[in-house]
Amino acid sequence: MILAIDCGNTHTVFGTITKEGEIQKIFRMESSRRKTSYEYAADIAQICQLLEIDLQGLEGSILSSVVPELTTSYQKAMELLCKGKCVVVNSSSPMNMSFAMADPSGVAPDLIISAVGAKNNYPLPAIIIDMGTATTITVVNKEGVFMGGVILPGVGISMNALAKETSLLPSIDVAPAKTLISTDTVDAMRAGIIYGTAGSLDGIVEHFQEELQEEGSVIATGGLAHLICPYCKHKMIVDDNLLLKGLWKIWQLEQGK
Ligand SMILES: Nc1ncnc2c1ncn2[C@@H]1O[C@H](COP(=O)(O)OP(=O)(O)OP(=O)(O)O)[C@@H](O)[C@H]1O
Ligand SMILES: CC(C)(CO)[C@@H](O)C(=O)NCCC(=O)O
Ligand SMILES: [K+]
Repeated sequence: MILAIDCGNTHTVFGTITKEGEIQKIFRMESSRRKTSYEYAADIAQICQLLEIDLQGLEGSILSSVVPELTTSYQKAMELLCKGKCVVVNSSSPMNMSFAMADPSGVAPDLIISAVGAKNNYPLPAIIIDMGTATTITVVNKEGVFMGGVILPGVGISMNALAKETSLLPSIDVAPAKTLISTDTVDAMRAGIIYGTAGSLDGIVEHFQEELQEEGSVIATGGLAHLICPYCKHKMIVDDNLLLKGLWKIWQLEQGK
């Protein structure tokens, strides 16, 4: 059993994965920049106790982080908690994937692990949508090369900016609107963000497919994928665990498997 860790700008996702590659227990923590490695260790230990995860019995852990301030804290926390090593993913990690860019060292690890997850679980080419703090859309071509992609403001960022920069618009949560052409303000905001996001995803996917000259697999992940994807015109596979799957693959390759 290992613990796979995906540290994003707002939340960090933890998942236990068995020797057979089965993802079992998942929990999320806030990606707080103020905590020390000891505080993180204490939090992780407490949650693991609650979920009956045997930290001492872990073979090791693997971490992808897009928050440099947190990378060492999580790594140290994991090393305090379990005997096995904590592998940190970067563009030189073994992944059986090549990059279109001459210097891939600037490619963020979350983009790498979602691409590895897609390459190992879905037919290529793959277009990968990750709706987190930012929304990213990444392409892996037919030959399995990481091509790059686009970065957009995340749904949460857009909604917060809208409420912050206007006097009359309230802060709301993203939820389905009652109607498309809305007669009340909150519903109009909801319809706007949902149809707007779905439309922008469809638009970029279409441009990518034209460039790839085929449809490929379109895979969406991140908490809001279930909410947004039903409003998209393109067929999308929603896979909540795509990044954990990528982490598992890299862990196996690290072990020479
Ligand atoms: N129901 C909701 N209403 C409003 N905003 C939401 C809702 N669910 C998620 N969000 C926002 O959408 C964004 C994406 O959410 P999600 O929880 O999937 O990503 P995250 O784990 O926070 O992202 P990251 O991986 O970058 O840390 C976040 O900014 C979050 O605040
Ligand atoms: C776009 C995000 C924030 C999405 O999590 C992440 O992939 C990132 O921080 N990318 C930056 C790539 C770089 O390191 O320049
Ligand atoms: K920044």
